[in-house]
Amino acid sequence: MSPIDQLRGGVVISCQPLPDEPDDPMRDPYVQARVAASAVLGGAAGLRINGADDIRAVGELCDVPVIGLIKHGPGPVAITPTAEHAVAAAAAGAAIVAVDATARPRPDGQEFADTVRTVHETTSALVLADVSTFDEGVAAVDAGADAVATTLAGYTADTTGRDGPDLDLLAALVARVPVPVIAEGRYRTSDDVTRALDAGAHAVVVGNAITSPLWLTRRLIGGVTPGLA
Ligand SMILES: CC(=O)N[C@H](C=O)[C@@H](O)[C@H](O)[C@H](O)COP(=O)(O)O
Repeated sequence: MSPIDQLRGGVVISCQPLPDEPDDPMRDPYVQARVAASAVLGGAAGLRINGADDIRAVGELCDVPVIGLIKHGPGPVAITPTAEHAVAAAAAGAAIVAVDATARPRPDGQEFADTVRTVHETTSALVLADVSTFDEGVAAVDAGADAVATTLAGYTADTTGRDGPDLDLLAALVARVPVPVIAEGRYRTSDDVTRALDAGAHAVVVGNAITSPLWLTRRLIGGVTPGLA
């Protein structure tokens, strides 16, 4: 069974320290691997991991498929922005490599399709296209992506201002593209996960709501005393 098939109907836990907090003590492969293993013990079907060191550390402890990415640079295209980063994620042990597939210019001037081709030709990994819009999802599949995720909806200049998950984008992609569509981005409760699976999601990624004490604490304190966190 392919690693994407193994995720079917399951929850993927994203174990990543917040990108805007370089001092987060969770930024440590040892810590992330144990957070990941704990999530697997709890029933996670897969893991989403950032950075070659973390991917390697998680691979030593966990035997579920890893969606690996390498965040690099000031952005806006930061999730595995080049083919070189994608190959490095695969070499570290990612069975599936998540790659920014938005329409924005990439730092090396190449196309998303170039990364897909390189990954398929030089590694055994599959490619997950992280998109923010319907058109990007369709284009990513035309470019050869093995699966599409709604990861970047709400995180581009054209899609900002969204609070909860983008279930409309999810449903539109499920109806249109012939590859698995993974729900990702602000899924925080079991209701969110159920709604995504009901809408046809192949799997649902949950991140900060489980794996970031920093994010959770800020949110809780901000709720008690608005503006404090
Ligand atoms: C936009 C972006 O860069 N998202 C990243 C993708 O890898 C991660 O920072 C998130 O943790 C992950 O998507 C899970 O998200 P949430 O915490 O919403 O479940």
